[in-house]
Amino acid sequence: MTAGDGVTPVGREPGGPTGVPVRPSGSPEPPAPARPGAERAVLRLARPYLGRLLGAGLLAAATEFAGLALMATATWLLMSAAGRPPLDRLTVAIVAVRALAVGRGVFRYTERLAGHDAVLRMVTDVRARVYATLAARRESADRRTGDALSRLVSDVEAAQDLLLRVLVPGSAAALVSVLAVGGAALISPPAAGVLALGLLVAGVALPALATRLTRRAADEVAPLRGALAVDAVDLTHGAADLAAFGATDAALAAARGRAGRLARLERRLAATGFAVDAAGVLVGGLTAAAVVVVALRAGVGGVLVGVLAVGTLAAVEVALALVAAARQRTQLRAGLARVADLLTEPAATPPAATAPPASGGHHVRFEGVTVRYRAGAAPALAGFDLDLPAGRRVAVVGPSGAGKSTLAATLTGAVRPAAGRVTVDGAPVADLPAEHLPRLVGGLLAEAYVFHATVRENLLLGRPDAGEAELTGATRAAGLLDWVRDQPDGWDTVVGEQGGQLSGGQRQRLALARALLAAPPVLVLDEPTEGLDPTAADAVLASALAATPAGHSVLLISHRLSGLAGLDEIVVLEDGRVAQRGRHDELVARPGWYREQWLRQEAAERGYLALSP
Ligand SMILES: Nc1ncnc2c1ncn2[C@@H]1O[C@H](COP(=O)(O)OP(=O)(O)OP(=O)(O)O)[C@@H](O)[C@H]1O
Repeated sequence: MTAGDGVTPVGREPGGPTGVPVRPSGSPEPPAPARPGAERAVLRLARPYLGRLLGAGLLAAATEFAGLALMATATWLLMSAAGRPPLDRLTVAIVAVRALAVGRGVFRYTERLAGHDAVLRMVTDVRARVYATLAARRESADRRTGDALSRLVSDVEAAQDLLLRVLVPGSAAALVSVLAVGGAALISPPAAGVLALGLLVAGVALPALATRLTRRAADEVAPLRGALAVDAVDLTHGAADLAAFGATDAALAAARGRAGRLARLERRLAATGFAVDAAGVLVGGLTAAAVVVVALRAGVGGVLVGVLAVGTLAAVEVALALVAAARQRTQLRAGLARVADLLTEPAATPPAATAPPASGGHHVRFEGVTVRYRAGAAPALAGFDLDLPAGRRVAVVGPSGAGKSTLAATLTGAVRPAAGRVTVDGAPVADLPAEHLPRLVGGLLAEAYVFHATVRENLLLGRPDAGEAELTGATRAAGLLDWVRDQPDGWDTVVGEQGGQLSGGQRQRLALARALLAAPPVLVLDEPTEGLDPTAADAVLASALAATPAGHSVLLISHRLSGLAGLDEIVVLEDGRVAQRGRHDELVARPGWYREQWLRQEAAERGYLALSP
């Protein structure tokens, strides 16, 4: 998928109370449209395990058949034994009952083993594909942790259930039903005809009825579960903000509304299921009675009539597995459609045996790069060109929403251009092996994440083999060294979840130190001094640039214009387009956004400094 495909946001509707984007209760997401080829798309991934699945299907059929034969043989044995025949006439049946009872358990066990083995292997593939697609769609607007989690967990389980609870038991039930009719025909063909009719009602008509009755409600269940997972994430992560805006009750009410709707739907599904199951039992009883009547009329002997009656009850019960399979299939439709939508990415291929990038400088080019997050929306970046040879330092500035972070994201491969290309040494970023790109391009990206770990562990993420001197150098350049030295635990100070035990400025400095420690040949610094006061911001930017090795290039993204005088080029972005470009002195001398902003920032910061103690 490209960024230009346009993405429908999942699960958000603006306009909750106090502006909190909660969906009003009672208006859940629309059900996922049934996707005609969804099952086929999922089943295609089962092909490599077809042999195992076929084995599991045959073992399931053998289990059911053993159960049916056990009932029939045991009935024959009991009824025959009542006539006190010589024991040797019963020996075969006694042995058969024992063998069938033991065999049934063995078949069931091996069927579960084979079926789960095949299905878990397939589900691993499905989950890997779904994960790959979700990861590749990072640029999309539907980046919802809860929804993604729901897709990875419950929807992928739909693929598992399709095989384990629909196809394997369903095909076994169909096969055993045919065998049961064949067996009955050996005793009485007219009775076998009645049995066939009963089995058709139990195995074809009732499943069709169950599907019809439950389809609509079932289609709503999977998206509702996804929405509830999203609610759980929002209510947990956003608890403090919801409370601060007095929106907790509204958000909880919306989530409760969806939970209530889900409970109602599930109750309805359960009630329908119960009614269909009851109808199944009735069909079993009626068929058995009809078989007995027809068999008696056909002159079948008493013991065999008993065998036919009990066998019929057992056979109809086997056929009723098709009702359960149909109901299950209906409930899986929406989940399968959502999974099938995510099976578009090719399977993860083993990394190509390409040589790792050389450690020296690298040449980056942006050529006519256009990024569009939503089809039909104005591009976030339009026809952007930039030459960034090794060692060059370029700043990209511009008003909020101009496309600066989008530009950085295209360079790190997080966003794919709809048109144009970004290359490193002539190779498009999209074609670079995933394990090589971070060795070429990286740094401090927008909203850098600080882990619930020690300062040292957070820093070593940038370069795991860094020594004490390198840690100290990077931390000093980011202006965090004094703070680290002041802490009782020094480098081993735990920073809390998302760096919650640090100030905003310290968090930013830690993230910057990590980027400087990693020192990729193409260093991206997205707002490295965000959250710092003007004096600290100037000092940190200067030391960060000074700490960057000479042959490494820098793409600095900044809304502050101070400290850019030493850079080779400054690009001014407005509405995704280049409005101005040049060095600081040239831009300050020309009328335009840069000059205006520079004068405004200078005046504001002079005022701030005059007021500072
Ligand atoms: N994931 C996204 N999905 C949809 N639209 C997006 C996404 N990210 C950014 N945009 C849109 O793209 C445009 C450019 O955003 P971008 O974050 O690149 O701007 P910016 O210049 O970095 O802004 P700021 O200085 O405020 O961080 C904006 O209009 C924004 O709404």
